[in-house]
Amino acid sequence: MSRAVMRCWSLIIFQLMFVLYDTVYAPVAILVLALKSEVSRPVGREALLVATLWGVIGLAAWLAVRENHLRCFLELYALGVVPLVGIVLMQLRFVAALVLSAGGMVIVISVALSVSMPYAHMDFAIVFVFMAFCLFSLIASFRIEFSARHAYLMTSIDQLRLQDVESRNAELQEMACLDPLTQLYNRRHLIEVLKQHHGDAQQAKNGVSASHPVPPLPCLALMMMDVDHFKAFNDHYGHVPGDNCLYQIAQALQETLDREKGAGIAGALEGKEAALASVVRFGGEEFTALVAVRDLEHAHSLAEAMRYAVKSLKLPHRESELGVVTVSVGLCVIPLSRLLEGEGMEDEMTRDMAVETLLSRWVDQADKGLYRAKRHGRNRTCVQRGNGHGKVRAQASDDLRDGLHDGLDDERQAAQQGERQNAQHDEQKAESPDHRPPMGGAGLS
Ligand SMILES: Nc1nc2c(ncn2[C@@H]2O[C@H](COP(=O)(O)OP(=O)(O)OP(=O)(O)O)[C@@H](O)[C@H]2O)c(=O)[nH]1
Repeated sequence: MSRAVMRCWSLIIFQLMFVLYDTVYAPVAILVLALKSEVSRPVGREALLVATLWGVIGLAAWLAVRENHLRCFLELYALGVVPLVGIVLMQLRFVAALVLSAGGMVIVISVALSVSMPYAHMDFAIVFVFMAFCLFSLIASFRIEFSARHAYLMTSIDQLRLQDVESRNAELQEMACLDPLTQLYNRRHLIEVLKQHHGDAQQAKNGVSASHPVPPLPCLALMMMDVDHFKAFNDHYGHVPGDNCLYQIAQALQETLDREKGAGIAGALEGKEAALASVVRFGGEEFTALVAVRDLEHAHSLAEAMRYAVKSLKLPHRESELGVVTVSVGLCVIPLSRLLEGEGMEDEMTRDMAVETLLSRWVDQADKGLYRAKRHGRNRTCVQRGNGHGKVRAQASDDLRDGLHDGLDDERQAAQQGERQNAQHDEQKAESPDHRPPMGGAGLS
């Protein structure tokens, strides 16, 4: 075969190779790049990308070696675009970019060393241009990755700080609502509980929803419980035993309420209502409970169970009629619907203030019951009826309507005696009925 024919064939093959390179390998490479997102692991995706780009560089280099033609060598100048596309456009991570560049360099240097170029120093120029592309691409990759990592780090730090602040806030809020001596909530908690009952009442008014599949109990009971003759207890036994006595009373009251929530004499409280029912230390030697109830009798049973629990502690009290520490209870029961009076106040602040005012009014009402319990000889529960009880009042038994007492003969006797003894003490207190700070934000401890 003549040299001319050989040359002609060679040119045809060469052209075919380029056709193959441009029409086969390039679409295959594009397809591989498109499919790389199907590979789940990032390392796998990067390995696929690096291998494909090495293939592109390798094929171009092989064509140049095979044909040893000027046009092929000129193509080698542009090979630096391949790592540039991979590193900057496809955003290979720095380590993968380094591997791609190193592999590419090995291929290009091998070509430069293995063939004799038509011009002097052309091999150096090809290697140098490729190296420059790789270097700039690597610098770009490093800077992009650095700023991405920095931004990620800053965001993570901000998130951690936010979580920390949120958990501290929650802790502080919890601490602000907890009484350190008894570990009960303080009266700030009462407002929160009443707001939640307000939410329930609103839901009930709007109809039973998926989040509240059962309607809430129709009434709320507010119980004010005050330790009898506690000043005398302090004076006789001392302040530290007085603190210990308050702690034990607090535990007994909370345990009783917890028990009643489960399967008490008045029937179980369920779900959210049980979660909301808790005893709070209202201040000094006074405790309060705000509980959802069915009716007045239900409320009275709970109040009596708590009063009895304190008496059953049998904490000695020389100045008390029964010789043990007792509490008096003032009780008022409010229909849940009363919480919605004055509705239409859209903004939260006005609504919260209204809830606080209502609570303050109900506390005063229960306090009147407590005052009566004290006057009638202590260690008893007295119901204080207010205006608008409606259904609740209708459900009250005669006994309850007349001012409730525990009905135990021995206690009644002691109470009558106690009433006489304490008449003087009560009158002194009656002269200063505002011995308690007002409810609401400013007055809360
Ligand atoms: N140890 C102790 N005593 C307290 C605490 N808070 C209030 N007290 C005392 O509780 C007493 C309450 O006295 P009073 O309000 O006169 O009432 P009382 O003696 O219990 O009489 P009645 O309530 O009418 O039965 C005061 O002597 C207060 O000092 C406390 O945290 N610890």
